[in-house]
Amino acid sequence: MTCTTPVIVALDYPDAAAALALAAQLDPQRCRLKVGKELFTASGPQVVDQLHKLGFDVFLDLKFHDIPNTAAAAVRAAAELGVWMVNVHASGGRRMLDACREVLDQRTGERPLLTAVTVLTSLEQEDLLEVGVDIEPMVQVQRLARLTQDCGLDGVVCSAREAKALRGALNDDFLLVTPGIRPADASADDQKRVVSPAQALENGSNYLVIGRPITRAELPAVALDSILATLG
Ligand SMILES: O=c1ccn([C@@H]2O[C@H](COP(=O)(O)O)[C@@H](O)[C@H]2O)c(=O)[nH]1
Repeated sequence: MTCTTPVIVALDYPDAAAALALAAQLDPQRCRLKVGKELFTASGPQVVDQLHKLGFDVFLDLKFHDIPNTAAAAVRAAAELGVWMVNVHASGGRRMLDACREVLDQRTGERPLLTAVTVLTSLEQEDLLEVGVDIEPMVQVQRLARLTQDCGLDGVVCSAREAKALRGALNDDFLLVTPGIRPADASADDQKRVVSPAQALENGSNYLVIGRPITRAELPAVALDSILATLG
């Protein structure tokens, strides 16, 4: 069954039981699921298997960032789990990105989409300055997105604030995966470059990654439905 919406729900939970309890309330045709560092570290690959058995596409969001050989081997291991999407950090550089793409090119049969994180949506200009990047997030995102496309990956993770500019500059089929999505009445939490779900789509996002506004809602399935209703 294929998912018909752009929403990816971030399952940021401390154990598999909590993640599976949330997944059981959701419909695999109405959202995909994201397994990140907390859940994967606590529960391992089994949780990915269990989510697959419930019928969900899984985005394995482990943001690999290492020397080319290590990052590529990790991407290969993720592909072997049968995930729908896996990601790395674009700041790992050209040789790391090339190695990760090549390892998937060598696979026969199903391969996951490979995306690269540009600038985390929790960062703003002052944060970049502190780590020696003396430019606006938008400029750094554009630079890393061009590099990612050049290396033949499927897309980038960025804020939907940058989506419009990227859409004009990159190939039409290059995917823009955007966390930092917040409905108008939701708390931004630790996110800085936030955009509403409808605005993100209008800006050209392909996939909206949404965690706490859904997972911390009293009725997560209802929260998802009301977000989907704003998307038209
Ligand atoms: O730049 C990035 C990359 C990844 N994320 C991840 O997305 C979700 C967002 O969760 P919310 O609760 O909706 O804030 C989370 O799992 C992050 O690890 C991101 O936020 N920004």
